[in-house]
Amino acid sequence: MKKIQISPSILSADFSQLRNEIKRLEEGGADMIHVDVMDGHFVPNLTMGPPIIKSLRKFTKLPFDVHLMISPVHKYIKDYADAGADIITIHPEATENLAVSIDHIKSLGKKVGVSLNPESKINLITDLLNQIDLVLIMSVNPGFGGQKFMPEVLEKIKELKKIRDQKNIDFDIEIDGGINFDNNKLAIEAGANILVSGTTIFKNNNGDIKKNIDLLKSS
Ligand SMILES: O=C(CO)[C@@H](O)[C@H](O)COP(=O)(O)O
Ligand SMILES: [Fe+2]
Repeated sequence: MKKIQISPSILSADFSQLRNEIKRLEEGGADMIHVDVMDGHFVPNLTMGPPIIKSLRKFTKLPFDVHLMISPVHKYIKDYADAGADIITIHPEATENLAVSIDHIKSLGKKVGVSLNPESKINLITDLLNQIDLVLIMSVNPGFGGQKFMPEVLEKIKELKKIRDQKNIDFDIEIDGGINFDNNKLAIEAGANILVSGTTIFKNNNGDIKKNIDLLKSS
């Protein structure tokens, strides 16, 4: 079984304190930092771009797990690679040619993630799974933190795990949206090995990040 890792989303952090918030996450045992990039077009919200990622890069050694919710995405991929992203995750609907965008990310020496919205089917990526390092399953509709978990996506995770076993290929399964201390177990049981969490990590237990990360990891 793969090691369970936590990727806290800085979307729920205090934006005026991002450098310190990342330090707190590192001290609290985060395995990577999830950066939600939104363009107000692919999703109805705007967040941050390459300059902010670049300015934070020197303050942590943790991998930056960059979730691009932008369309068209292809022409911006290099900017995120240059800014210091380690994993670059894109949505199939945001590129004209998913295979070409995957190759582009790999050619920049970065790990490739592909994200499926709650209504997006696995067959969008089945043929490309051997090229992908990570499949990000959205358990809310992308655009905002603090939304309610959609349990129906767990079936997709089970199916992905089955395909991974059958084809004997290797990729991580990450789940993103509404993860809390009740559904973390369900997500892990279904086959997710990376849990993204913003609200639960930053807001629960008076913002005790270490406690919240430990609780999310224990199942
Ligand atoms: O990509 C997204 C939302 O589009 C997520 O990464 C959320 O930002 C996670 O936040 P919580 O649901 O844990 O508050
Ligand atoms: Fe995300």
